[in-house]
Amino acid sequence: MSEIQFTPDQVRAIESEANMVITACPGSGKTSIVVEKIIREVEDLKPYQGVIGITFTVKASKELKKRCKKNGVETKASFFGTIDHFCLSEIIYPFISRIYGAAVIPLECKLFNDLDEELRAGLPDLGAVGNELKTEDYNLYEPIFRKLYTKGIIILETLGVLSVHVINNSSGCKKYIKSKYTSLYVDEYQDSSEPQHQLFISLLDLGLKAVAVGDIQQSIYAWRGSDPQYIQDLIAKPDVFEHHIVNINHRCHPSINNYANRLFNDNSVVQPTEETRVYQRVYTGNQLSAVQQINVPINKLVDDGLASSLSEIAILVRSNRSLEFVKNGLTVPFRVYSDDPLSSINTPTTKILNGLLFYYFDSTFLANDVLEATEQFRTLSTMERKKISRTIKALRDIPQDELKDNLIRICQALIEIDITKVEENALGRILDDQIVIKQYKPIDQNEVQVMTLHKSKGLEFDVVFHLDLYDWVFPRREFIQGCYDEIFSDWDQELNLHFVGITRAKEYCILVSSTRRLNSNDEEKSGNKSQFMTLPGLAGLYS
Ligand SMILES: Nc1ncnc2c1ncn2[C@@H]1O[C@H](COP(=O)(O)OP(=O)(O)OP(=O)(O)O)[C@@H](O)[C@H]1O
Repeated sequence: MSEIQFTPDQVRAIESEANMVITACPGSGKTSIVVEKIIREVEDLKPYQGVIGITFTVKASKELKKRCKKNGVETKASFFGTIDHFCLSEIIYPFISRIYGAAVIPLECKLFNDLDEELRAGLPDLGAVGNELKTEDYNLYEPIFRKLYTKGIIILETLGVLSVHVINNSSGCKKYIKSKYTSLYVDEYQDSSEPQHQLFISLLDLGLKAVAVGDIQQSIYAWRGSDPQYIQDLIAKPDVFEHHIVNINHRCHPSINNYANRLFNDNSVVQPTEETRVYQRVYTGNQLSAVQQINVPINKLVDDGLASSLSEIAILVRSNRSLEFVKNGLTVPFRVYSDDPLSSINTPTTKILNGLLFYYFDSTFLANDVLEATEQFRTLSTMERKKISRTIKALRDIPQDELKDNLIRICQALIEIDITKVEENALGRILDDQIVIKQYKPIDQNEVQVMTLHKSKGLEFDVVFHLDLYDWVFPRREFIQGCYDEIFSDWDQELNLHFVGITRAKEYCILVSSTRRLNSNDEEKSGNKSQFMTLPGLAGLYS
């Protein structure tokens, strides 16, 4: 049993066995609801059965799995992972041969950008934002998908459309999914793409109970093909889906919650509170000076016991460029979550190297986690799994100064792909940079956590410093010669992102701007406050 005293709304969502959409505000315990539903459901399942738990990130799926297994619960044959992982390991690898014929060589999943020019022929640039495929595109490109398949290649960006085609056309796949899984839980549904939405519907049509969880106001990935319309489509079918609304924010101090809600609605009702814990601070100087000045309140927050440790303080920024100001200006110990050189290359080799680095530096990371990542790119027999598991475990005995060559050797043994010079250089840059290496180690209580707003999704901290709140920067404004109107590039999605940032704070939220601002050409401009700070409904809700 959980220690949480669930609210009546939460209890209704937990106890109903219907298909449902749960829309929940930040901090309303949607993960807690999903965990409780899964725990109750798996109890009655046979050992070969389970549920499907889909999350947005690998980090979130580990968290979900861990919480479901708490108190010795046996999750049986359940699947916990990202949608890409599910498509590959449960649909494409085992069943695409039923549609395309037996594969002559082992299948490998590759990013579009890693394909040679000739293999990309006839396809749109799938590596570019805005070119995401929809299920209706399948027929047009099927001959190319088949040709690539004969060469052992599946393109990562096509996993959704391929999976929908396989599940709808392979009776073997349908039978397998139906006999193994009883339910499907999808988190962060507001960030689903069209193929992911169609896959959800296909699984529902097979008879699985379907549960979608999300928050339209936390939709922050529309720029790469996600669309909050898909969760709205589910809500619009009350005959199929019960709609449960869970809207008590258990995380944020009422004053933070009041401020966040007024971003969208000038008249939203404010909860009574004796204290205002949202602050707007305009520091003197540019972004770097602002960071230098916030060292003082950070130390004071810990000294005064307002944050339980430095790691309970987060500094959130709009862009990777701003991370540099933070790195150069902070004197308190900190850890930056940035796109490290390996992640930005994003190939099978770099994904495995990433997993191996986590395994080496973080004792809570399991060899099985690296094994699961390997299986995204290769099918493994039971014997191969055992051998690979031993190879991974041997990594922890290797001294740090011998790490690079050994990581390369093990990575090649796992996925049987030679490392490129670019990948090797990126690995070298990580191992030479103490700030980047920290990302692979467990959280240190004595370090402030620094990251972009996008990376803060799903996390919570005692105190949040939200930087970059300047006119022109956040929300981004278009510069049009001779035009003096304020034209914003993507007001709605950026407001959602601002909302996500503010609602990461449990106790205090400090919104930061400064009198000067360095632009992308390093020219110093005057720093005016962001339009987000001067919205009409916010008056009186901050100090
Ligand atoms: N009924 C409850 N009473 C008290 N605390 C609760 C209750 N339900 C959940 N919580 C707590 O509230 C916090 C937020 O929960 P959780 O992270 O599950 O929210 P979420 O909806 O997934 O948040 P977000 O969408 O903002 O990431 C957690 O610390 C959780 O333990």
